[in-house]
Amino acid sequence: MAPPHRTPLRGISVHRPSGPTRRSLLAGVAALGALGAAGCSRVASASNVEGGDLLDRLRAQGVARLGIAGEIPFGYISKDGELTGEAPELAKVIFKRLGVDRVQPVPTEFGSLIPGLASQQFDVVAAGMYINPERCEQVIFSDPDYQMLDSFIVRKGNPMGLRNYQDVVEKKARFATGTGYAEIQYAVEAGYKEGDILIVPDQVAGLNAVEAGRVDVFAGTALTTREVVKKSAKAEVTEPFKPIVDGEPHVDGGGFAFRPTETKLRDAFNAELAKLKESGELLRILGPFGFTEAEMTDLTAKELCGG
Ligand SMILES: CC1=N[C@H](C(=O)O)[C@@H](O)CN1
Repeated sequence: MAPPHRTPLRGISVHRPSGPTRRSLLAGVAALGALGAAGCSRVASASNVEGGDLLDRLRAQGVARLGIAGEIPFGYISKDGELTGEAPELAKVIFKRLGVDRVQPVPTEFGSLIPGLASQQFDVVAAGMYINPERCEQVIFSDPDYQMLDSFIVRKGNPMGLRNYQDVVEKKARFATGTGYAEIQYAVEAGYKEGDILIVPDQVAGLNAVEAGRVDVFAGTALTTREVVKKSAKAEVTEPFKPIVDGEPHVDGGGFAFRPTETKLRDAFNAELAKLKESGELLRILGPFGFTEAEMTDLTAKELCGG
């Protein structure tokens, strides 16, 4: 995988996707440092105690730190300053059942989530991250709590008729997506030159780029794009579609990421998640964020990691 670097693109500095390299780790730590994660230092020092089992330590502390990427509806801080979204709300329920009373947000960019997890900035990634083989080399995942398709943000009326990644390539559309997003790879698999992708910090920057005519299309999850265009008079969202992965139409599944050593915490988390799926409570927790029966899934992390 290509190391992260900055490449000038039509006069714009773009941040390329993060990889499992030391450079990306340091970039993530730097990004987190810049964010200043106020209020996290006390907990951070408590959980940085070496050795022991993380679940036991979280129980003793009474709080788990969640890495989020400010993405509605997956994980974000509400207008009232409250941590919410499908992943944090689910994490609240599961951690409580595991004996950890509180969760606390650590916001960062999506592309800094895995480096931030690796460098102990938080205990779990709770950002609805898609489970894929490349990420499974760096972290361990819970089973997915939802499945999802992609959509595009385009200008009103979809003037270039963009409905999937193949259209983007064939119609030579100017393409943007978010830092570290799986959608980068989907465009590349369709034949888009990676160096020509405009990488933006998040979906709001993506919407702005479409509205301002800097790009023709921004790709993200069907729910993210649908949410963010609600704020726009100039842009619309396309019908959800399956990206092509390894030559086949693909359905993504998103879950929670843990450091590779934290198998005990991941397994305990998974056991509670399975109970919530079984009882139907999962849909009741995710429903307020736009998830329906169609997003419920039997996919497993093992399948999505490539067996
Ligand atoms: C929830 C989410 N999933 C995708 C990913 O995992 O790469 C990206 O679209 C970023 N946001």
